Formats: sequence, C-alpha cells, structure tokens
Amino acid sequence: MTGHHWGYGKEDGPSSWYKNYPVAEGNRQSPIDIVPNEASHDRDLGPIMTNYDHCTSINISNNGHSVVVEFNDSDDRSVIKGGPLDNPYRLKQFHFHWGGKGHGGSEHTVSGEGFASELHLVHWNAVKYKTYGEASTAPDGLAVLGIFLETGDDHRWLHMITDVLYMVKYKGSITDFKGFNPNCLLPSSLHYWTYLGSLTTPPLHESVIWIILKEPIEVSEKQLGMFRMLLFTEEDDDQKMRMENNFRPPQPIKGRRVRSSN
Ligand SMILES: CCc1c(F)c(F)c(S(N)(=O)=O)c(F)c1F
Ligand SMILES: [Zn+2]
Repeated sequence: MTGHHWGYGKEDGPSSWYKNYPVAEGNRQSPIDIVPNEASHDRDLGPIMTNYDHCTSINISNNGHSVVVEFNDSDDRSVIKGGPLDNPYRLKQFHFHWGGKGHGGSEHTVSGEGFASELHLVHWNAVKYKTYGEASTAPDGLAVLGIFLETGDDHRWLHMITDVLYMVKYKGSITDFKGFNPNCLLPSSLHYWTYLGSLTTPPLHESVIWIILKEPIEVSEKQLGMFRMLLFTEEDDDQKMRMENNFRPPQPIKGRRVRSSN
C-alpha cells in the first residue's frame, strides 16, 4: 500500500496536504505560534517528569521526512508523566525538524520567532490504549515533548547522533542505535507551555498533548550542518534532494488556550 505521497516541496508540501488529509484544516492543528504573555499561568499545572531508561533505544533511521530514533515501547521503562498528563506516556521515538543554512527550521514559533531546529519526543498513552496505532487517533493518545535547538556552542551529547547520520543518509536506511538516553538532550529547565494539538506531519491526527520546553538547547552550526547532509531521496534515486526545511509552519490557533507551567 503506497499511501499518499507527501513532502516539504513546492508541489507536495504543507500547503497541499489538505487535499489528501482534510483534517489539515481542523480546529486543533499543530504547530502554532506561542505568545508567552497570552499564555495562562496555571498554578495546578505541576512539573513534568521524564524517566528515560537508556537501554530502550533500538535504531536510528531516515524515513524520507526526518531522522528518527525508535525505542522499545513494550513496557513503561521510558515514560513522561506529570504536568498536563493524567497517565504516564511511553516513549516511542524522537526526531527532528530543521531549516536551511542560517534561517528558521523549528515548527513552533515564540512571538513569531523561529529557532534553527526542533526536537520532538513522541510518547503514547499505554494506560488507556492497547497500541500506539490506537492511541495515535485518540484525542488524549499522544504526548509530544518539543525542545527548541538554537545555534551556539557544540552540544556534547548531540554528537552521538550527528556522528552516525552518514549511516542513514538515504531515505529507507536504518542502523542500530542502542543505549542512548534522551535525557542528555534536555535543557536544564523543564518549564513549559502546553496546548492541545496534532501531529505536524500527515496523517495530522488531532491526538497530541503538546508540551514545549521554554529553554532551548544549544547546538553548533556544524552539528546542524550534519543534519542537512541527509537526503529526502533513496540511494538509487538520481535526484539528490538535501533534507532541510522539513517543518510545517504555524497553524491557526482557533480559540485554543496555551497554558504555562510557570
Ligand atoms: C506518525 C509518527 C509521527 C510523526 F511522523 C511526527 F512527525 C510526529 S510530530 N512531528 O507531530 O511530533 C508525531 F508525533 C508522530 F507520532
Ligand atoms: Zn515532529
């Protein structure tokens, strides 16, 4: 089953996704522009807690849209809980979105400002739903932790990822990636904004509780450049399409409230 082809180009990019995925024009689409002083500070919004047991990472792959690190989600070893979440949500994968050299690349923006890149840690509600697939279409099925990346100093742990990107240059490539603990990619503060949204790629399901950390992490221009050597295209494809600008722009807020942890 080939499904619908979508991408980030002129013909198949975000402005055309509604043709095959009508929910693209829904009432809780992501990403959004976050306006900090319009966010409501909720005293009963507690801290989020991540418990990422490092021995659950499995592999790293290029799916033609991003680079993805998959985790073993057969038990509750690696979870996020607290904050707006009623249950612990199991870590399934993380991936990135980034721009071209020197401009934008994040999906969410803050007061209209984009960052160079955005990391998404995707979790699913295994208490209420039996499988990720079932959770991915439920209104409280997924929780995605979003972390902004800004250019600055080298990130000492991101090297573990950028050093293996050459192994997954082409769409469809995959390689072992064990023992990686994503706790090393978190900033020092876990203060966040949270709102109800969707997947930012097709099928754009409106099933995501978004938790966006306020503090970005710093990565070097060189490390970001490594992501841009990845390709959207397969090894045998004579078109070498550099993987960059794989982000969806902000979508209408449609009356939603953004809450702030603190
Ligand atoms: C279908 C797998 C998948 C993605 F491909 C994806 F891009 C995102 S996103 N950008 O909203 O975090 C998910 F949450 C997700 F579950
Ligand atoms: Zn994403």
